[in-house]
Amino acid sequence: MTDAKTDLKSLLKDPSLLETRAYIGGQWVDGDDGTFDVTNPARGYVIAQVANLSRAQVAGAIAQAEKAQKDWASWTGKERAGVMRKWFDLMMENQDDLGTILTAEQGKPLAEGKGEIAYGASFIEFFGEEAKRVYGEMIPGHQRDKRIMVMKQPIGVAASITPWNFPNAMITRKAAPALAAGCSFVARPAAETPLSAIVMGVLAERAGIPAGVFNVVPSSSSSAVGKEFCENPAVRKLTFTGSTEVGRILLKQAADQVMKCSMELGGNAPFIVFDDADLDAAVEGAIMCKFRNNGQTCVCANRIYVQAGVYDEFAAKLKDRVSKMKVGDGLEEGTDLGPLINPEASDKVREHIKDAVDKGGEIILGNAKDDMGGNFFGPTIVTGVTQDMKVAKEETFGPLAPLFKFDDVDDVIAMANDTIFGLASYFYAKDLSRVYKVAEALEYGIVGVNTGIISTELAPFGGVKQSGLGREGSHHGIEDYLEMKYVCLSV
Ligand SMILES: NC(=O)C1=CN([C@@H]2O[C@H](COP(=O)(O)OP(=O)(O)OC[C@H]3O[C@@H](n4cnc5c(N)ncnc54)[C@H](OP(=O)(O)O)[C@@H]3O)[C@@H](O)[C@H]2O)C=CC1
Ligand SMILES: O=C(O)[C@H](O)CS(=O)(=O)O
Repeated sequence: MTDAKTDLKSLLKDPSLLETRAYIGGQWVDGDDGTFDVTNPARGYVIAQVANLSRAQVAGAIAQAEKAQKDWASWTGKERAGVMRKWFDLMMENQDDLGTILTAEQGKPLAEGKGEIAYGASFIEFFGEEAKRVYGEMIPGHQRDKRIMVMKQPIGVAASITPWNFPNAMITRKAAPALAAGCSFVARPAAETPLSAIVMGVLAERAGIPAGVFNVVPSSSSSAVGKEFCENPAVRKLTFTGSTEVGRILLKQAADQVMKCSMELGGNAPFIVFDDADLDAAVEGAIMCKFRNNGQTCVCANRIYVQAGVYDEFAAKLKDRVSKMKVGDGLEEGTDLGPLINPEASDKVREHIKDAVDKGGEIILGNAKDDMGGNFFGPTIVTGVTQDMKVAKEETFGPLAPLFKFDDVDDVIAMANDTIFGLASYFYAKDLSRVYKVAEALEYGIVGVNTGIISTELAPFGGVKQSGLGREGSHHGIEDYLEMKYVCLSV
């Protein structure tokens, strides 16, 4: 591949959207540590070389954010909503280009890439509107001459660390409530997918978001940035999406400053099909849930439990549908499943398949070696899966659909809850009392009933147990960026 950066630019209607520098204090900045490569996971070629910021430059970005925040907070909610609306409009006007950039660096099929842009934009639209509704409270006084006023104020500078699987939406889901609340924001995108974050800086500038309010700090050293975010006293809020393992590290680091943290961490979602379910709907739901972003989603079905009476029929229907899915380059027409992000991701899927087969599972679609080449991995279905297999405990993060068989409702609830994680869960059933019983018993922050897709800006997204802290989306999402102040008035 010769000049791959030019290649990606040539696919864009507006090539100036492909920016590779950092965006700090309204300026476009080169990295003191040179550049790092961004590769296309489908073909392996370098699509861009992005500014590699030093820790000192990240500290500089935090200082710029701190400088800008007070003035931004003094804007009325309606004024902030106005520029956020422009930011949203620009995203939607450039949806095709933003989707192309996202697919080029992340790999998901272009339709999904564009879908993520619309999903990401929805947070900016929603929270922009919400900026007008940050209501305080008057509480009856505790003495005759006292009035209790509760005001809500922005926390200050918020910093984010986000993963490669949703390079746009994981940033907007954090930046939008932060900006709406009157916080300023410093975003550190995953090193695999920085271009989708940087383009948000391009659009923030075009929308008229004041300099320093939204900053993007690409860096190949996530640990150095993580330390700066946690140790710099100007940062008052850390928001993270990624693995539980890294979440634990960040929580420990943030403890010294008693920093407020939001954590969207790993999942191990059960997807349960009861014998009274609409099986065709359950198959469609399982496909959407399992194979979104080729299984690289923390709310993806990780364990599919099917009641004994419908197990064989469900397996046959699922196999029939999944065998028709086309694996390929996300930028090519007709691709249903893109590549995995890197070779380690393929290794993990392979390891889970091998472990399941070694312990008695049977592959009914795909193969244990998977020899498609590169980061491509064919969708695989394994039957006869049991609780002692790795896939029952760990997030596969890939296109493996493991089918567990169960008989009893209480047993499947116990199996579904037998995990340190508690993000998303799903089940298909018709009986109303069963629906209530199971929805209440599942120890998860999210339960999808007769649906495999639960993501929307209108709902509170987040997990219990070791899947995280806090909620993103909905009117609750802005609370994580607000402090409550109680003012005691003697009148
Ligand atoms: N909840 C979710 O949405 C996600 C869950 N996962 C789970 O995690 C597994 C591993 O994926 P992976 O991408 O490695 O997830 P990580 O948790 O390792 O990475 C998520 C983000 O954290 C950064 N990071 C990594 N280590 C540190 C650190 N010490 N300090 C600060 N930031 C850090 C990464 O940067 P960089 O990549 O540049 O190192 C990335 O931006 C997946 O297989 C999946 O099971 C992964 C992604 C998203
Ligand atoms: O919004 C979503 O659907 C997810 O947040 C993406 S992930 O965090 O579950 O991977």
